[in-house]
Amino acid sequence: METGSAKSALLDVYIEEAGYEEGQPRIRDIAFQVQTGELLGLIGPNGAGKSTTIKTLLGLLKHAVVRVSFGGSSGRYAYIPEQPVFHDDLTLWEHMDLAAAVYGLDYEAFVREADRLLAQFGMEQVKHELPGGFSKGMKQKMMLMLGFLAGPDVYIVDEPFIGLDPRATKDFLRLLDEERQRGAAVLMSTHVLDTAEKICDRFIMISAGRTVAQGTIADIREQAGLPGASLFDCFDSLT
Ligand SMILES: Nc1ncnc2c1ncn2[C@@H]1O[C@H](COP(=O)(O)OP(=O)(O)OP(=O)(O)O)[C@@H](O)[C@H]1O
Repeated sequence: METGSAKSALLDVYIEEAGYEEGQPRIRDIAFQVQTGELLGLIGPNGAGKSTTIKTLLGLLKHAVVRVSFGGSSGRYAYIPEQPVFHDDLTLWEHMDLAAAVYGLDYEAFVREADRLLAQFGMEQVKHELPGGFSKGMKQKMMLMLGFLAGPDVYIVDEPFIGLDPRATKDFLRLLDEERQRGAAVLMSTHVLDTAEKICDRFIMISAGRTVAQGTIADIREQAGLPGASLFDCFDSLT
């Protein structure tokens, strides 16, 4: 049983309830911690409350009873949203420059890191273009690069795989792995369960706004009563 005392939790969340309108909670009793270097998968069917959970811990919902603490030396986190958000009149490079300024990065370090990310994601050719003309996957890559640029203690990633081609998926996973080795913690919501089963250390599975299972794949199998089953089969049975 992990108590969180041996390692320090970089993200500690307890949501008593949260919703969009007064007196209409959409999620209840959701609690989890993410330790340094760990990847926690947030999974559940459409409408289960994954995005609501993320919005709640980011402090974006007015009607929430929640306790969140970010650990780490900087207390800094990066949120990579499912729907790309960008300024129509700023180029990709200008977005990166703006993010670097917000994060207070040293200019030379920023240029080095930005160039590395652009090369990694094959986006150098379009760095001076406006993102409005980018494909869905290119917009997604832009959001990932802006997140990685921050070099935060905690990554909160909402469904990163939709729109990414296999190569970009691999590049993203490699960068995420490097960040975890550096000690960053990651909370990631996804429907791509075969990938999640391979890469996540632990899972929290929610359905209809409540936790239905939590733990390692072995714990989830036990909670589903399906020894040796895939994450997909456990998901199917539990939700
Ligand atoms: N902006 C909103 N206003 C009111 N209700 C909302 C809003 N966004 C989501 N909901 C409701 O909250 C519940 C949880 O939705 P949420 O978007 O968190 O699900 P999800 O697990 O992220 O689903 P998906 O996998 O489809 O993205 C649903 O009943 C949904 O209708």
